[in-house]
Amino acid sequence: MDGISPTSMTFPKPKERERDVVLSVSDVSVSFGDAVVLDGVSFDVFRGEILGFVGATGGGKSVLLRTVLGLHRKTSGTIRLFGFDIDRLADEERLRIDMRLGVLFQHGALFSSLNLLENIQVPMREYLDLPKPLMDELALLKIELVGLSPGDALKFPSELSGGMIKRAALARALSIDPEIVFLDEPTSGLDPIAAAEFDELVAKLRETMGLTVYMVTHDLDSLFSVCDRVAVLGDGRVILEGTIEDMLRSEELWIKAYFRGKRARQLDLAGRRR
Ligand SMILES: Nc1ncnc2c1ncn2[C@@H]1O[C@H](COP(=O)(O)OP(=O)(O)OP(=O)(O)O)[C@@H](O)[C@H]1O
Repeated sequence: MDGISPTSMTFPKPKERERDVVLSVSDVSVSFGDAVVLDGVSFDVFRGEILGFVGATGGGKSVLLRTVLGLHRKTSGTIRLFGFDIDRLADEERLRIDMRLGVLFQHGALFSSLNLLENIQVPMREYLDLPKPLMDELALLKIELVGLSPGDALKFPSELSGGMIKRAALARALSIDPEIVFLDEPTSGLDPIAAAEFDELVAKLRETMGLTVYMVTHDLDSLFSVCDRVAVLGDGRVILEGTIEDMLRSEELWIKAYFRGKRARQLDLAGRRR
């Protein structure tokens, strides 16, 4: 051994490394019938960063996430994942790209009829051809990685607390070691302590695995404590993309109300950044 243990290895922060674009969204629009939900959205996600995505309720954050994942059809624009235009991929190439993505949908979305171990193995079964003992071993590693106990492995979702379900869903999102994870409101429904612990876990995974994180959130604590940058969706497009400091400086009405409004003041988040 050269004395470097996996736990002592950390990946350099995005600022210190060359900015490798993992996801690039350019001028993307999405409509449902006559209703235009996204109207020329553009932004980039860089390797190793935690990007927080915010915007008014019903503004299109989930639609955007689902469009990036290929679950909604866009009317125009370009989406590049790892440099590949997703419209120009053959099915097999798309599959290889999908294997590099992990997703935690809102509300966890675990399969209620599968236990924790089996839930985590769903992506392994979908994309890989592994013997069962190896899948069990890998799933147990993921269970420990997200801070759950191997003793929980055979429990069903109905036997898990809200915080445990979020961790289980994260373990499933990490099942086949993706390079980027998409988290849709991962701390919603959690008490502040469980939410803060979840944020710490995400930050730790970024540090130790070099994970890139795209996080849709309404949670001001998450935005202030773990996000490197924030993108704000308004009127169907990204109206500001930058650091929390950029958000705090903005005079745009919604951004000002959100980041410097009553709730932010109650949490004294702005004060904590200074
Ligand atoms: N499959 C669909 N068909 C038609 N309209 C849809 C569909 N999915 C979403 N919408 C509409 O698109 C708009 C944006 O919804 P979306 O769920 O993306 O908002 P959001 O920003 O994620 O909201 P929230 O913060 O409340 O989760 C809403 O008006 C919604 O009704």
